[in-house]
Amino acid sequence: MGLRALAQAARRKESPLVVGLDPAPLRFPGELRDLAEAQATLEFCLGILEAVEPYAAAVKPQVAFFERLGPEGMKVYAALVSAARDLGLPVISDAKRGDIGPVAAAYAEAHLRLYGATCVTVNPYMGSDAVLPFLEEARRRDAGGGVFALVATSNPSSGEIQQATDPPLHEVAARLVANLGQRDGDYLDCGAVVGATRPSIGRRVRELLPDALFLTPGYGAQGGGAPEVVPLLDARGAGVLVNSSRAILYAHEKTSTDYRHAASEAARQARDDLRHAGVRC
Ligand SMILES: O=C(O)c1cc(=O)[nH]c(=O)n1[C@@H]1O[C@H](COP(=O)(O)O)[C@@H](O)[C@H]1O
Repeated sequence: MGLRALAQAARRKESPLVVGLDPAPLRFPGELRDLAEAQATLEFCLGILEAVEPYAAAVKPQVAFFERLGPEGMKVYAALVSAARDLGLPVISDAKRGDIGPVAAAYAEAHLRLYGATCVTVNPYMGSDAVLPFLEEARRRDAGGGVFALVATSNPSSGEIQQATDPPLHEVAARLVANLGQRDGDYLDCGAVVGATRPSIGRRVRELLPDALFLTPGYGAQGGGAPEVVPLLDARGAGVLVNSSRAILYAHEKTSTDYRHAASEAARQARDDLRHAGVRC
């Protein structure tokens, strides 16, 4: 039901930080380089989960980095979803699925039911047919599942499509989220992905979605900082979860300390930075 589990975890931890798991073996520390990629990925991510658990509201595994390893990679993915949940960390499956009808329902069954993620990211470009099956699967679950639809993404070329029309597509997507989402506690059960890299667009999306929980990437490695997140807050000064992936996973490259220690410190600093700026969920 809704995104409640996620918001509750963020409040309990007093942290709006989501740590993204985007495991790229070429960036793993030397101690893991001799292992097969799937085994190295599992060990690296298990180390990260334990290291960041005190500071993270949730984790967001990027499914592509597990799919690229084939069936072994998906076993690793399943093990990590389970390990995160054992640590009390809700899991946002970053699958960005965008197909329709029964196909979308099959993806929803895989990610929300079989793998057991708490939430999943979806691409609403094909319209409500691409989002509703995920919401229906989430609404059937007692444990608290939910959906984040891409609305205004953080990547450099996002404007080529999302701002190419009048009204811009991020406004169209925001209205779709407002129409499809049902109120569940403080937020709609359909959240919105809104990047930190274009705060003026984020502010406009917030006007259209006063009751939505935002998942906000673009903080950290993509150049966004806490000041860029603040305009995305709702009228209560809340409503945003901020993702950081590479800046935390590969913090060891800058410090040359143990990767777990470096990730833990980077997560703590990101949480403090966001908290001091007043970002909360
Ligand atoms: O849905 C996402 O998480 C997402 C949306 C978006 O607009 N931009 C974006 O970078 N992401 C994801 O965020 C992760 C990158 O995070 P960083 O390494 O912190 O830049 C990748 O998994 C991206 O797919």
